[in-house]
Amino acid sequence: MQKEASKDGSPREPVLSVQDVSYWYGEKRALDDVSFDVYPGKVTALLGPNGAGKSTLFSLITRLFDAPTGRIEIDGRSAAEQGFKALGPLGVVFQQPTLDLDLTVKQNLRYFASLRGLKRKEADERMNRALDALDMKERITEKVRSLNGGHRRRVEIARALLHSPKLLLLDEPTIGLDDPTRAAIVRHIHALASTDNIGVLWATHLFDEIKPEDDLLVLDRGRIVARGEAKTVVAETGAKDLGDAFRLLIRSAGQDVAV
Ligand SMILES: Nc1ncnc2c1ncn2[C@@H]1O[C@H](COP(=O)(O)OP(=O)(O)OP(=O)(O)O)[C@@H](O)[C@H]1O
Repeated sequence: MQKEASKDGSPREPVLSVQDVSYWYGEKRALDDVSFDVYPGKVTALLGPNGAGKSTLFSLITRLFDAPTGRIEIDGRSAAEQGFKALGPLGVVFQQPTLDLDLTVKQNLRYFASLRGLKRKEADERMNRALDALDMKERITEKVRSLNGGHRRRVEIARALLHSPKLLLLDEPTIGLDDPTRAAIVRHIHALASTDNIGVLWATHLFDEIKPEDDLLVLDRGRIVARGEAKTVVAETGAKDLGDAFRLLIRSAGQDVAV
């Protein structure tokens, strides 16, 4: 992806920079010299078939694992060098839900806010704002158990936004949700990225979650095989749409595709 310019023409700094990162599980190479940037205010879609390395990449960015090679910086700071404080600007939604089903939405969010060291008043203000942005404010006193899958997902996203992150990582956040719910979450996240100037890295294998203006990374068997604005990637492959472009890219990377 090219360095971006801000509205006044000056170069924009990425909120996430991944440089020359590789990772092995024993003999198995899951990531092969991966480099990319994520910019504030933009959704960067990480598209790859099963086993491409998306979750491994997220584990390295969040430091569940250490990257043995390369460099990862969040808002200009490397957690490997500066410790977990460098993860402060990061909000994450993992594939597996982690809400307490027997607590209300409010209790879940307050609990997380206190772990993040937020004062009650500030926490409540941010909670209301995040829930409002996700059309969930009226559900605040309900137990999470009574919410459907889409609404639980929205609560998780609201939780990831409580500390006003500059970078939001979403690991297939719409998995298992119906199409209208998926579409609503995609819409909300795109709106949030631009209104709050958040850089979003969105792992997915669903083409319809990616907008033509999003930055796109196509990951195949641990390697980035295409990058750039989604519509440009499609145009460069000569395909009629993103699905077609993806199949061409993965095939030319030496694999028949099943996503
Ligand atoms: N703990 C592990 N031990 C050995 N190999 C692993 C382990 N975890 C993942 N892998 C392998 O590493 C590669 C990348 O896996 P990863 O889970 O990161 O891909 P993914 O793109 O997130 O896939 P999915 O969409 O299925 O979650 C795959 O070939 C996978 O089989």
